[in-house]
Amino acid sequence: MPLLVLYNPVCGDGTAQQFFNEHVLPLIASSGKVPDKIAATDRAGHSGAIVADFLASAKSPATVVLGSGDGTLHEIINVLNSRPLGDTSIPRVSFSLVPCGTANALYSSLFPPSDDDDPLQYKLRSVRAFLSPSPTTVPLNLAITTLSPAPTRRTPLQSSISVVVASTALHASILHDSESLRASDPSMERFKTAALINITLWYNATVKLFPVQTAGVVQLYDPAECKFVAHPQSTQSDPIVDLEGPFAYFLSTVNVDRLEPAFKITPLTTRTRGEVYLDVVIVRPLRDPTSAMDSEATRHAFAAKAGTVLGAAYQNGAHIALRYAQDGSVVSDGDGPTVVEYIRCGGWEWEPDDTDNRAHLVCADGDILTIEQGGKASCLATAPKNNNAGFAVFI
Ligand SMILES: Nc1ncnc2c1ncn2[C@@H]1O[C@H](COP(=O)(O)OP(=O)(O)OP(=O)(O)O)[C@@H](O)[C@H]1O
Repeated sequence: MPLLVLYNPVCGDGTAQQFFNEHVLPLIASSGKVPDKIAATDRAGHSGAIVADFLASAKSPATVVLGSGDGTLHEIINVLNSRPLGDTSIPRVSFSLVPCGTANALYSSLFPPSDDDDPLQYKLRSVRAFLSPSPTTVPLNLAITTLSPAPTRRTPLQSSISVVVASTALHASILHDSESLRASDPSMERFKTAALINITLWYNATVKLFPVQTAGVVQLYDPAECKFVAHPQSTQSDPIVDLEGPFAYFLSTVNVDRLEPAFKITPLTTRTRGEVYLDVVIVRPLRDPTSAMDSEATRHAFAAKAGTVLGAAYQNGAHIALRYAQDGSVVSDGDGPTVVEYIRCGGWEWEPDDTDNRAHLVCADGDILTIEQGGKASCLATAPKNNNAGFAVFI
């Protein structure tokens, strides 16, 4: 099978080239495999062109050993889905991932880290899986986000394909602002800095949730039962759920249970073959029994609770069981309303209030898109058509 080795020399702490020269290339060579091409990206957006050109000449399923973070993988998948490769559909691309990025959400979800890991060997697990005598891959599902304009406008639809996350509200605002902090702070701390800037904001929008195809309904996590159950508003005959804002947090994932090694935001996402869904974490501040109305004071008071939710996501995903006590405090027991609505669905639609500019931001794997005035965003989960199409990762 054609083999491309590709890395992004500027991702993460900028050590991908050294890591490939010292570890990845010697390991591949020791297996007897010879890459057809070894390349480094030389600009943003370059990775997609390199892989597309490689596939156009290979004309068959290919393996890409990729040293990057999630953003470079996102770029490749989006370019491959937007470029016709001759008359044939894109052959399957199987990635052997080397986590050289900042957050490496997909890698750390597929290879959950443990304290006993040797850091060097941990980074080589997907390469070793590819080189093993009987390699195993897991197909990647995709979340396709489409931005549509106001019904009266003729602007073309804009879309972006995620393999990790599609979000609005606080997460999209954090990613929007953290990008401008990247030059001064390349570490994950920049996400926390951006979170502090945005945590008091609420986002006005209306949302529709669409059913998981195999279940026929939208599902809601019930912490008392420790499982997903049918959402009370979703039945087989009328499965779509409508939600009113304001929202503090609205984030969906595909393929991953975490966005950083320790930040398990959708902790129950598993890579079960054949199941196609988005796990969505929603925080609506007016579920708090003490948030009677949206005011500056209520938002500031609620910011500490939003912080508690995000902090609990770092405690092995404990946020999905948090509830409100009668006095509005956030607790991990009792039978008050859950702070988080943890949803499993086939897709969602987000229609921002026209007057709320920040609610128009959408994040797709770190790419920031802006919904036009009067427009909306919709996101749908999809799976590869068959074993010869789409994308997979060696695990
Ligand atoms: N040679 C290059 N020079 C400048 N930018 C590049 C180059 N190659 C790729 N890029 C850009 O670098 C960006 C960041 O890459 P990537 O997302 O893989 O790493 P990261 O942000 O450090 O990690 P993560 O996404 O896991 O947090 C990508 O959006 C890509 O467009």
